[in-house]
Amino acid sequence: MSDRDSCNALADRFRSFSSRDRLDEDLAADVARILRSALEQRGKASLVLSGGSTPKGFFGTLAKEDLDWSRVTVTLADDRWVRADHRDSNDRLVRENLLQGAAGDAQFVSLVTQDEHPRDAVSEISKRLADLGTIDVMILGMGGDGHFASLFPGAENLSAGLDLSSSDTVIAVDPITAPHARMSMTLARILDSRHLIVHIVGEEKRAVLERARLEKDAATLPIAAVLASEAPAATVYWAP
Ligand SMILES: O=C(O)[C@H](O)[C@@H](O)[C@H](O)[C@H](O)COP(=O)(O)O
Repeated sequence: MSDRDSCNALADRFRSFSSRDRLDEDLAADVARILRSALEQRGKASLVLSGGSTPKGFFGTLAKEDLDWSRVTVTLADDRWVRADHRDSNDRLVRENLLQGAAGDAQFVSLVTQDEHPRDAVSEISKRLADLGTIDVMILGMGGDGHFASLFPGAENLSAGLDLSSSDTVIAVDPITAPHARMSMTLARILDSRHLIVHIVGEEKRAVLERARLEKDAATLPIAAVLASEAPAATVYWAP
């Protein structure tokens, strides 16, 4: 691939929107199109989401899309180890903003159990995700520290979470830069996806993403490991 082609390829992989609302509308339409195509081709579809504050508008817009949600499995790339009614729960965020109306028929798989710590639930959550197979749409967010899912810089087992040869589906993470213990998919599980999307907003995160792309050091900016993936290659959806 020539330098010009690689620049064009990179440009194609970075979709910039004039507003967060426009991003949410286009992302919801793109994801719905992929899910409908998966339903036609394979009779089922899978969607893995990230939590945090960024995706709330996207979830609400996607919930309005007309498709056979009853054949769509929805789960999370990670969740905080809190009760499902806690304000910081990604499970709650998805249930309250996406799984409404027709989208309420989706098959939701929670990453949280009643166990005291996520390390005690890795086996159970791995079983829950055992039949997921190659994911149709994987949507990642990114923190200002370059984390994605709950693979945080400085976390004791970050290297295990980023190990591309790992056969683990999820790992328990005790972040040092964020609250709550977490259950997180591993990078190896995340990359077994047909469509890989990074959804971020704001100038600060755009600068962090660009730094990660240039420095290529996943230990300090874990998102660099996602950007390094060529199959699947991540498409970034960004708005100011
Ligand atoms: O549980 C989580 O926190 C998310 O899955 C995480 O990976 C999120 O995508 C980033 O932290 C960005 O969060 P914001 O959108 O709140 O900045």
